[in-house]
Amino acid sequence: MVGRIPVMNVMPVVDLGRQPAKATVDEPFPVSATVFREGHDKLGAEVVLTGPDGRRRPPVRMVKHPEVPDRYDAWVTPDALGAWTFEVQAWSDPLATWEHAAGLKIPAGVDVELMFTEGRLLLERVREGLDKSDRHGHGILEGAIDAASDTQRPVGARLAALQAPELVALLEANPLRELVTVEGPYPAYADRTRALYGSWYEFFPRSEGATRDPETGRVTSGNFETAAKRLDAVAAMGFDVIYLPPIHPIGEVNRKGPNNTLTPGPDDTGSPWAIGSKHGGHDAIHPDLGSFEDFDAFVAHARDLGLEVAIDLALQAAPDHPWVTSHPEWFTTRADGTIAYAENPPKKYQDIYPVNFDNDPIGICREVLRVVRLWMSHGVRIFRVDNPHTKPVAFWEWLLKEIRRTDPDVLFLSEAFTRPAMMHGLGAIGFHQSYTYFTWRNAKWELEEYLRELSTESDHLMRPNFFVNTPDILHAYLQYGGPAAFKIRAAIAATGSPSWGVYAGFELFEHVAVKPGSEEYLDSEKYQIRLRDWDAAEREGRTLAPYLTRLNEIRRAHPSLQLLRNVHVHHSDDENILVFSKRASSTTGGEDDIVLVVVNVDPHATRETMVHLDLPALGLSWGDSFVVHDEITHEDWSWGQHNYVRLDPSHEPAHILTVRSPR
Ligand SMILES: O=P(O)(O)O[C@H]1O[C@H](CO)[C@@H](O[C@H]2O[C@H](CO)[C@@H](O)[C@H](O)[C@H]2O)[C@H](O)[C@H]1O
Repeated sequence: MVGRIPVMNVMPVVDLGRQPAKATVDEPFPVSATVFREGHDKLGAEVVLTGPDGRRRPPVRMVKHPEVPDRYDAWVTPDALGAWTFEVQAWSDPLATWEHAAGLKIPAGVDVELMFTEGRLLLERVREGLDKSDRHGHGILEGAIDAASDTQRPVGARLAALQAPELVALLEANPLRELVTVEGPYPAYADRTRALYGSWYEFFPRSEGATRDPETGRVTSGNFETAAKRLDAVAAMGFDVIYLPPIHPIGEVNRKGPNNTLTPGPDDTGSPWAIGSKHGGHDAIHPDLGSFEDFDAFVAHARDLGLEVAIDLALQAAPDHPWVTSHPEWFTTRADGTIAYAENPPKKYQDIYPVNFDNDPIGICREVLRVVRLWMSHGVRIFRVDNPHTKPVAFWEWLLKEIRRTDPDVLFLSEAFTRPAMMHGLGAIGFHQSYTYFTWRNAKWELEEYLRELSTESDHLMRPNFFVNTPDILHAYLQYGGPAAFKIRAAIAATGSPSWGVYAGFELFEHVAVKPGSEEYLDSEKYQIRLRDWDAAEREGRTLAPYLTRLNEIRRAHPSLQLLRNVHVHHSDDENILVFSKRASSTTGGEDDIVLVVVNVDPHATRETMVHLDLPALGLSWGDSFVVHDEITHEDWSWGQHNYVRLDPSHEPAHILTVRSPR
């Protein structure tokens, strides 16, 4: 039944409260509710969080939404990892009701003494509940009670005493609550920070340190030892996570050749996602990459550099995967005895069989759990899950809850590029992070809409990771936008989303597609080892690495860039100048951290325009002027509400501005 004070449409509530809303340790998240009541009496509302330790945190007062009638909001912050709940409490607020009525009636001479008497009685109730040791508070109350009772004083002075700011503040801190209604509790789960914030780098270990024999042209694969050497450069660029595509033996049956051809030569390496061969399956390492000891050394070196290793979890099998003979029932055999290959239309994956989770769910669950725990025991705490949307959602819910039960620090990134319902659903049932449509959002209006959507509409369901490219996605924007396009996309990804990612080669401006109209790289690393001369690129200045490094430095220095729910889009007069800001309150009582991003999304032309800032969204007042510091060029400018910008993409397509010294 509805409570005495109705509290409705509480958010964030996921799947009627059956799933926890997304939260992260130390990340404020908004709770909102529609709260209303009969008649004209006033009400109050607050949010109470209860931590995984069962302790209730101090209530946080909800405030009226500035535009939506009867909607109330509060920002709350979980301070520990684990399962939280929150509830909304609403109550009848006799003090606010009295203040409102007194403000109208007393000056109008209506019920004057009656109003003062009622006010005094309410203040006496507050006094009863006030801590005895709060001498200052008692002093304020006594003064107000005297004013309410003292009929010798002028009415105006008595009323002013009851409206004094220090009394109002005291009453706000010590409200009188009647008819208290509790709505909830609703669940939220606070994950560790890396679920929300991190800079990802993807490389194929077989390419890192690979060599080509100058005489025969034969390529020798890199391995964990040679790839570990590349980690130093990845860490130096400021990345936090190194993600490896599958590292398991690659099928020999139906192996793919270069450029996705179906006629490989004897030396062709095949796609790492075609998992399994006579050398083993998901619990084995490709013999060219090394042994488990080598993998452990790779993970240890990464850890020493401050990098976490993420590996791929691709639940599919090459035709020569051991599962196909040991568990043929895990696949769908057709009427003619064959097994259909996997597809993600229009893509065809002729080198893999999809697993049929309905044939032996218990056996498959047990095996996947064993595989995941095996890699966890080798130091892997992050899994990038390949195509989760082609497997049953209930399976993922079970797996992720099972892992969270024992190892709540283990994170799963969903690689589902599909319909919103599935992407949101996978986030709702437990995926910690999700790939997004970012690579396909290049126009200013698209980015504005998408930033708003991800930060305010789907934030309780999924956390985005803005990859600028992947081995599957080389967007036309990068193919034809020149080096400026790479800078633009990196600047937006690194500032627009707390998690962003780069697939190796991006910093070398790799941009040639296999054919016009395709998003596949020419000579894609998915099907062959790619040799890159990182040192020559650096020597000759043909690399974006310094820019990526700077972006990651800025991200680390500015807490506002480590949050998702704080994006605010501002207006500019040019259809190609995107403007948004991010703001984080100081946790130490200092100044807010405010970053303003202004980007020319047209990689081909200089754009100049006026930028119009919503100053209250930056915590400033209309009319304020302040200094902005460009974190890229280190220039300073004096800004206010309306500002001129000129961005030449061949020079610097983006201002990343920090707001200093508001005047
Ligand atoms: O289907 P998606 O676009 O989400 O891509 C992911 O999964 C694919 C299948 O695992 C994977 O595709 C690559 O591996 C396949 C199996 O070896 C191969 O047939 C495809 O040609 C190759 O692109 C893709 O890389 C991964 O991101």
